[in-house]
Amino acid sequence: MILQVQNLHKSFGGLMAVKDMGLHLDQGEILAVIGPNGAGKTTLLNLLSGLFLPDRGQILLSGHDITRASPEKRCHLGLGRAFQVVRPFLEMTVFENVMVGAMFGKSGISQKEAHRHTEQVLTLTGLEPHAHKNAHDLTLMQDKRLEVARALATRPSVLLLDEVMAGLRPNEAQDAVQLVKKVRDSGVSVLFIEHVMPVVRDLADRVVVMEYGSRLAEGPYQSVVRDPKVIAAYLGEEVS
Ligand SMILES: Nc1ncnc2c1ncn2[C@@H]1O[C@H](COP(=O)(O)OP(=O)(O)OP(=O)(O)O)[C@@H](O)[C@H]1O
Repeated sequence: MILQVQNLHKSFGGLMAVKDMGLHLDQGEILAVIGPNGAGKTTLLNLLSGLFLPDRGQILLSGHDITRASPEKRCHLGLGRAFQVVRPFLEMTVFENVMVGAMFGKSGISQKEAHRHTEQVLTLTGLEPHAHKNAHDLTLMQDKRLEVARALATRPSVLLLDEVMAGLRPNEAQDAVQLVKKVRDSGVSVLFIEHVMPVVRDLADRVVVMEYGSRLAEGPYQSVVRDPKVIAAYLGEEVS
């Protein structure tokens, strides 16, 4: 188990955004977190990456208690995150953007090592041909690749993906699915939030469904989408 969350609570004023939430991520696994709008998925990701601190509960990353660690500390311990809204350094090239992540990453590495690692990440994410383009000259799909590349540059053991497929056309989403599988095959465990069900079906080894800040259901995609609780709370009807 590379990531473990127990009894996590987070409220905003009187609103319990995350309530007694628990989940785990196994080594080499791709886990989807789905659920209706306002279910607490993004808050959960923010608690995992350290943007918010929980009111109570515990988060363990590779056995380290990171519940109250800073985002930087979590990054150094191997937690990477890619965002839905992509924010690269626009005046820098693709290569430079990834290099920044590589220099910042997990443990202190030399510039030469960071350079080599940047090249590897650009190859993995298919951005090699665009390495010397400015970040503001990229297409949406290339932007998403860069966002994933920047997160990978920090050498995470766990990658958190926040609706990275949003806005992609179906064929582009399939490319992104292949990219995330390649990332997993390179040794990174992945937890992702997603609303697009075909993406969840094609990508997730296991699915956790959230409702009202808590875990409503959990299991393989095909069993979760047939669960009457999940159909009532989220899907409205059974999906294939
Ligand atoms: N910073 C905040 N301050 C106050 N309330 C917040 C904050 N962040 C989230 N919330 C509230 O917490 C609840 C859970 O929101 P959250 O964004 O985590 O849900 P979600 O499952 O990610 O939804 P969506 O699928 O629409 O992105 C919502 O009621 C939301 O309004």
